[in-house]
Amino acid sequence: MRRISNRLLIGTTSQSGDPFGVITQRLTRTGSQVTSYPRTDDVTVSQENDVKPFDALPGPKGHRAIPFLGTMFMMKPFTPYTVDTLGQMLNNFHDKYGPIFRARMGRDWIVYVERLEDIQKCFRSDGACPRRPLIMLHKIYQTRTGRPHSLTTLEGEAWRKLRTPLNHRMNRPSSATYYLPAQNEVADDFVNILRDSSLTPEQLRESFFRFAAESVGVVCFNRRLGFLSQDLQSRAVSQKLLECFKTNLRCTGAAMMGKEFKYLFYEDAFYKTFKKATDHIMSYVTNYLNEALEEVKRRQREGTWDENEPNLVLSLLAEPSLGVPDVLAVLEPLMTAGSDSTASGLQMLLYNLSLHQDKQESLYRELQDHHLHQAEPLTPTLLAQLKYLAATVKESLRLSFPLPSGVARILPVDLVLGGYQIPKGTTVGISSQRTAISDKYFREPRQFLPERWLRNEEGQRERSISGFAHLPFGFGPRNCIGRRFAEQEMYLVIAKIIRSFQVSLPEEYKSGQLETEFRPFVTPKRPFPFVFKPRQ
Ligand code: HEM
Repeated sequence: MRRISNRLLIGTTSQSGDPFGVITQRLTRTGSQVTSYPRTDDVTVSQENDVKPFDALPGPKGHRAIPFLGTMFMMKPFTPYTVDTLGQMLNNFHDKYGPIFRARMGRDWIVYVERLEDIQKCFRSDGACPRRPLIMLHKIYQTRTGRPHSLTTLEGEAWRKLRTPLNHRMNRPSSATYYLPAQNEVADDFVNILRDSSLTPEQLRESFFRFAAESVGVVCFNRRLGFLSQDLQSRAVSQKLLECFKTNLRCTGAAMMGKEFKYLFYEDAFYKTFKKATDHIMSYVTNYLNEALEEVKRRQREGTWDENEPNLVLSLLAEPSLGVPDVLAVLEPLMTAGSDSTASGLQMLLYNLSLHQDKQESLYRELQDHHLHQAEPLTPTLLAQLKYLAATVKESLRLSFPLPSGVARILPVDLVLGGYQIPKGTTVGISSQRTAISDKYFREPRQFLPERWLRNEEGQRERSISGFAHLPFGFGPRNCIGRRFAEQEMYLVIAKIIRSFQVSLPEEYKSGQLETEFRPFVTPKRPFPFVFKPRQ
């Protein structure tokens, strides 16, 4: 083994090196919470001379390796797997073929890796403009309708041009806290809805979605969208928009998982459904943006415009280089990516807290210790002190990993991974869903133990954890741009829910496997019948 720093790890690898404990942690203040990121400048690797060719990679072979058809042969009725159990299929392939294998996914191979050393190499080879498989359905829609391409459909310099103005607006410590007052209100409205014990599980599930959409809506459009409104008229207006978001997401998930592909060649019924819903979203939000643009112009006319305006949408609209369609192209993916993800993450978190009443009580005690009375708004200072709250969110994203197959990268250079030569242009699937529950990196990995993330007075965890073992928001310059917002939203609403209710699920949830599906984030197949019992 040799020690190197600050260098790209290309062409060196190890079959046996266990990187656990070697990658150290960097502490970064994100908004009000402390978040750990993998450190990339202090890594130990080993060398290997006999690099095997790409074709020697293990993985499903024979008819399962035929382009397009191969994927079909890996799924039902030929195997027990479906698109919804893709994560399980990949886990079983790792068990069978080892820490690196290739599988035919559609036309191309995807190489899956689960060793931290290989994961780091992929991310470190990324460069300034990382590539991952694009959301083709969105790209095709934008091309066919002549709309500008967005964050999820651009690559290279064009992507960087769009992402850069967002980075400094969404990744600064104050970016999310600016929205705290508005998101406090949204969370309070949601908690009030949960007081209605007559809600069916399906209505409850929809309320989570409404909450997440409303919460990201105040960021994207600088106004309440009415998803949580009790007023019948506002509710009717928002209902149509909500249905369109759901259709857009359902279609996106189906296309991403390969359930639908004819839209690639012509405008089939699936594509038309997606287009109708997306056109509606676009026209709706264009109206919101035009209203916001009027406000910018008014302030500019009146001389009250502040060059350092902290509001995301207003400041984007004031950029002379961006027209309303460009701003729409920036904000629309934030809205769609930001609603389903957080709604699913929240439900999985409440599921974990319901199954672990002792952890729920620890969280409640922390809230009590900080004198969080029912109606009090949560401030940045208070949120920063709620360490157990942050730990429960992190632990739930670990145990109930939000993406069935982690994130992916298209390699910009040839790499040696796991002892195999992987050519430039290959898609590599980062099996973070595996590392997150591996006993190599986590003590009792199948247990819900928020305590594992807490630090003692010396800043140490009970066992050091590599940041590369837990990447629910991806990594590097193309990581999740909404991370600060998602975390803040979850902290806020979970604190408010747990201080108001004891949350539980029927006994049967304690035993038995939870069936999940992807929309495209992991979500339960059957809506959870949560019981919210008001606390005294
Ligand atoms: C629990 C909630 C969330 C999870 C688990 C999550 C996860 C992810 C992941 C894994 C990626 C890919 C990162 C990579 O390739 O390295 C991503 C990208 C993205 N996320 Fe999130 N996300 C969440 C919430 C949000 C929110 C609230 C927003 C919007 C405010 C958002 C907007 C986006 C966008 C626009 C991208 C694409 C970024 C780009 O390609 O430049 N996400 N997210």
